[in-house]
Amino acid sequence: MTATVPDLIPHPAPAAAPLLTAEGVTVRFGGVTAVKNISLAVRPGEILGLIGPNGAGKTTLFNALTGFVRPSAGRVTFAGRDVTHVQPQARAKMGMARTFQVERPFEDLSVLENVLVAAFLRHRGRVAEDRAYSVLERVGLADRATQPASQLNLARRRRLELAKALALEPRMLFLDESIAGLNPPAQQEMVALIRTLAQGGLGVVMVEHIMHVIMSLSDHVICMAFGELLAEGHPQAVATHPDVVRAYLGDDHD
Ligand SMILES: Nc1ncnc2c1ncn2[C@@H]1O[C@H](COP(=O)(O)OP(=O)(O)OP(=O)(O)O)[C@@H](O)[C@H]1O
Repeated sequence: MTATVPDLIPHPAPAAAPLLTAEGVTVRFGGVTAVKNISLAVRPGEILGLIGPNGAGKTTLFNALTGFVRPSAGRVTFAGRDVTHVQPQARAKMGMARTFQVERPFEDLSVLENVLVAAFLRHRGRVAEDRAYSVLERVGLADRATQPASQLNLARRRRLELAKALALEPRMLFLDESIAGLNPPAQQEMVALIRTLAQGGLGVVMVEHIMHVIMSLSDHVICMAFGELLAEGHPQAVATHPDVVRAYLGDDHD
């Protein structure tokens, strides 16, 4: 009779199903193919960084994922549903929230009221107010709740932009250059905040030009150039990939 050998080798937990997928997404503007046949997957709690030189197609891909641009070909799914042709607002209600590169709060409304506008898409009355306030606490703006949005500095405007997205209670967050332009301490605070949100289970797609931010935050990086996938994988592997180095520095630096 053979003794049962205890299973001492830890098995990794099975990977969660992707929350967001893109399959062969292509976007053409007239004669320009801004995004060519890009596929990706983001799981809950995972941060995907999109990088690439100017004009690479990052924003266009980001807009195709969030519904602000219609793909010419390919498919986008969220939580197992085909959302390729779903409008941005309907996607937001489904749990896909985005921030904008140029933040655009209602300047005359208070910080809390700005977040309430988003919270009202999910809840009514007192519940919406409580949710909005707790989101402000989460992003460190609770002490500014009654201040007009117009009085916020850039770092706080970015936090307000994030708070508006979080008030939608998303499962997937799309961040369009949330960190560029901030001073180093504010960058660090934003990095810590985004990391905490992902650890809480949010999937994140971020377009960001600051390389060290992308490198430290992302679990997975996609580098594009001329609309195409140049390299993808672990941040360090992508950053040192010869094609990526060439795309950023130009062929003169070979
Ligand atoms: N609405 C549009 N109409 C026509 N061409 C467009 C449109 N939007 C983007 N493009 C073109 O698509 C290509 C990709 O642009 P996109 O803005 O997606 O790149 P990007 O990687 O986000 O660049 P950047 O880092 O400079 O923001 C560029 O050649 C751009 O000129």
